[in-house]
Amino acid sequence: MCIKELFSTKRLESYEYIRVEEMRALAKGLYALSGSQIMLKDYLSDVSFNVISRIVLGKKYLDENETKSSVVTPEEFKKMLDELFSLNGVLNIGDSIPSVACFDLQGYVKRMKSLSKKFDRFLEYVIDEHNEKKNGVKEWVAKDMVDVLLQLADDPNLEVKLTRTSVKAFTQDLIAGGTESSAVTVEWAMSELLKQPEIFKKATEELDRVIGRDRWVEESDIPCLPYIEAIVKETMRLHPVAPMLVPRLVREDCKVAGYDIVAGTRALVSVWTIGRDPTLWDEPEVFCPERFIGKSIDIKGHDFELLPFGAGRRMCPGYTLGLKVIQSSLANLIHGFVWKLPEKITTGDLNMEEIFGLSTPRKIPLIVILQPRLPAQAYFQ
Ligand code: HEM
Repeated sequence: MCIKELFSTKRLESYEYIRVEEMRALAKGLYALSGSQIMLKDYLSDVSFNVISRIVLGKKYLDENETKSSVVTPEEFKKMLDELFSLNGVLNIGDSIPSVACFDLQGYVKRMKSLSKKFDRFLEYVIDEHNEKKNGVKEWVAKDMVDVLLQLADDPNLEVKLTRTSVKAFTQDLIAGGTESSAVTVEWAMSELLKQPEIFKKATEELDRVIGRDRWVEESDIPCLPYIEAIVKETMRLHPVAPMLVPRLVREDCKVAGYDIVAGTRALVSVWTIGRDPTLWDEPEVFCPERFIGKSIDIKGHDFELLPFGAGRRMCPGYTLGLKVIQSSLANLIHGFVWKLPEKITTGDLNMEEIFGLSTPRKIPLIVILQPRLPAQAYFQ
């Protein structure tokens, strides 16, 4: 369903204008802040949330003007998302020691239940709104992903019936899976580039050579930018967004590397460790995009030494969309701006610690100063 309906090439292409509009809005916003210190992640998160929100829900939910009549304010919704990401990454004692689960010692279950009610109210509203637009319209065409899911839910021939609850759950997963991941990756990529000016220079040279200085990078340019693609792979090797993937349940007894694993065991795959394994990578701690140049290693779940989107049936369904957002926003940020660290912070001082949880964002958000690099009119297109 994901491959054929939600993330088909045709559908993703039809949303390209959304990604372009949001990227241009980011460039314009950053242009206005030229010379001031900014916390990069705030801007990246807003862009990726706006893109996902428009593609999945049909409009921006963090925009006052577009959510006037909605059940939540943009501030409340932002808080709900923060709480969702935070609770997804916690270690709940009751999961490991079932005998104490009923006491909810850390209060996480109570918080999850309260959040779940808020999300449910919001998702009910979204679905009602979509149904209202659809009802009675002849030759109605699905626009956003909720439309597609509701269309599938109406299909009597579907092998596994999609219920209203499944549509809500799927919608929530799409928002949660698609929002933070690209912002976290782009923030890490920029941090690595700022730490190694030589690599930054090579990336800029590639962009000047292929794109020139009078236009933005388009998605169709990406295959002509192998160094940018290599930077993205190298960032995902060292900073995979989901370091332990999604937990798996072992279905039958098996042996792995000489260890007996019994059916029912919860298995975690540490892609973080695989990405730093010295038997697989030369100098694994060094950020070196060149290691991917001329190599066929991809990140689509086939090459097991690099699995930032996972692999198999539970692999990330949104990987093509995620890659498009990461590659084009990274390329345009490098192309459109001269980057500097705040005074008194040298490349050597730049802290590269991460928070290790469900995802691995920077521990200390990246603060930068940007100056425009393209002609002024480019920022107002
Ligand atoms: C931008 C970079 C992204 C990264 C690095 C990423 C990474 C991942 C990873 C590692 C998983 C778990 C896969 C596994 O355990 O094998 C996952 C699952 C998932 N991702 Fe992504 N993702 C990204 C973007 C997106 C986007 C754009 C969407 C949707 C709009 C999305 C939706 C999902 C969903 C729904 C799941 C759960 C799939 C399941 O449990 O069956 N992701 N993602």
